[in-house]
Amino acid sequence: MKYDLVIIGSGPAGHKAAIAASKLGKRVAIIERNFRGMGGVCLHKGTIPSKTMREAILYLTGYRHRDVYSKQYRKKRRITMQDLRLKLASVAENELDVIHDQLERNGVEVFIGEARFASPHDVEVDCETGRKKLYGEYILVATGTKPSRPSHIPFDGKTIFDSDEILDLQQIPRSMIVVGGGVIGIEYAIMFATLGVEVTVLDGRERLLEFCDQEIIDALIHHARSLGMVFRMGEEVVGIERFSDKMAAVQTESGKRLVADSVLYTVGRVGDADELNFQAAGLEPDERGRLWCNEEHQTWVPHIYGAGDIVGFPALASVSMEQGRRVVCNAFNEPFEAFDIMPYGLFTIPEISMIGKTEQQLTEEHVPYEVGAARYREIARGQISGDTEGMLKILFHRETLRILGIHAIGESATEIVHIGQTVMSFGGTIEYFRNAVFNYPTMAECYKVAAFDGLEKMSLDRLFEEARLTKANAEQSTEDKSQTELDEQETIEV
Ligand SMILES: Cc1cc2nc3c(=O)[nH]c(=O)nc-3n(C[C@H](O)[C@H](O)[C@H](O)COP(=O)(O)OP(=O)(O)OC[C@H]3O[C@@H](n4cnc5c(N)ncnc54)[C@H](O)[C@@H]3O)c2cc1C
Ligand SMILES: NC(=O)c1ccc[n+]([C@@H]2O[C@H](COP(=O)([O-])OP(=O)(O)OC[C@H]3O[C@@H](n4cnc5c(N)ncnc54)[C@H](O)[C@@H]3O)[C@@H](O)[C@H]2O)c1
Repeated sequence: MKYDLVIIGSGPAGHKAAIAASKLGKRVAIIERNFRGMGGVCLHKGTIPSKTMREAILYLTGYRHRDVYSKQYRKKRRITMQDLRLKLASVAENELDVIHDQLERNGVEVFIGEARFASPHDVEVDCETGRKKLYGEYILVATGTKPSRPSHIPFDGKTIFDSDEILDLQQIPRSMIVVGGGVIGIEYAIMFATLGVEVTVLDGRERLLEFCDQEIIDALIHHARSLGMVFRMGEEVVGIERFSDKMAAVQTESGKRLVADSVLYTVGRVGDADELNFQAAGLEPDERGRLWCNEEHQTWVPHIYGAGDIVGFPALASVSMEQGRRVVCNAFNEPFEAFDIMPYGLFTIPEISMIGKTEQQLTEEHVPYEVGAARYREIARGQISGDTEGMLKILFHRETLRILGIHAIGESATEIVHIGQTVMSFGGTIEYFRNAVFNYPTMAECYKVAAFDGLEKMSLDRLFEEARLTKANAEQSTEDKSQTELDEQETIEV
């Protein structure tokens, strides 16, 4: 069974690589543990279910309409976990159909079973029909990650659970401690707080989501606190104890003990590499199960590539897909072109999105920048859709006026960031947003309002500079004049 490309794992990286390679006329095999698991963590445990659940929460709590009707407005009074799961199965089912159809149409051969390396070119699969050995000219490891589950944490899937298990909870708890305020922890924490759960977030770091713009995170924390959420930062969790099916206590290194109905433990993810028998391929994962690879996604063994979460940062579905395409282009000598800036979308409530540098990074790098900001409350669409708390800011270079970063929080932030991404990718300046006409009323209008704000600051700055120069010139000529008078005086005296 000889293939041009054998792919292990059918998440975004593996799936997109398979399609890309088959479009080049290559013979491709993709291996996935189980048939219903096609689409990977992304489709079954991560991106898609969490975002579907978030949408259900926004709908059932009437979150988007609270400003229009009243703060007490709710589509449904008693929301259950069953309600939140209602759409998960149908969304996954439809996506699964799309993936199967695409693979079939493109002639990709699918093998269902656990894969392991037998040699650098051979991968064994334990299929229902027996063990198969696939030879790959090239091999792509795209096996993703699984939640980190240290042995001292007494997970039971009911009171103490990880981010995979949260989807299967039987009841919405009254209170929840979220250990780990990373992206996963914060997204789920705010979802449950929106449902009325008392949520406490614990994180060992001093600042939440450090890679985001601080002002945006401050706005998020402000909103989260209004929901009753508590943040305990700089707290290392050292242990968790379970008393019954309904109570657990979290112990911090500083000596605190916090008690709640439930604990979501989400302190990061580790590479799903245990079963792969990397040694047979001449590879070795790092201590977090991740696979090292170079910029072209080649491992130490040049015909074996790694893509998606197994290679680590940034561990996003969006980027994983692109990495899959890159692998195929590199292996089969096709040109690969891509923009090197990528957006981040955090599906918190309200959502956050960003591209480019933050104010903190620009300050650290001594880049002269200015900020143009727009508040959703000034935008007609913000009022119409009931989001008056959101904001968008454009960071741009003071001299070249080039866009350096876009940061947004609020309704549609993850969508509108792409407008800024396009302008930024093509080296545009903030003047583009002043000069362009946008549909009205839309959230995109934020760009125009922010551009006016930023350019207004620049013109004030220019006025100040002109005034400063005029004053300096005036002082200089007075000085020159007095000097001339002094010189004349001296000449007369001589
Ligand atoms: C809760 C959560 C929310 C997320 N939200 C977002 C989001 O909003 N936006 C975003 O961009 N990203 C998000 N992510 C990240 C995103 O899900 C991942 O970046 C993405 O799934 C990684 O894709 P991947 O191709 O590496 O493979 P994965 O999706 O991780 O899938 C890997 C597949 O490989 C299979 N596999 C593993 N080992 C073997 C083996 N030995 N044999 C056969 N098959 C094997 C697994 O069964 C799995 O199906 C989220 C993640 C989580 C956990
Ligand atoms: N919207 C999105 O794009 C999205 C959503 C979810 C997940 N993801 C991806 O999934 C990846 C994994 O996310 P994650 O949140 O699991 O990991 P993470 O590494 O981002 O966050 C883990 C957090 O846990 C904290 N922590 C670790 N040990 C601790 C301890 N003992 N006590 C207290 N705090 C502790 C860390 O300080 C960190 O803030 C992310 O890198 C992200 O790219 C993306």
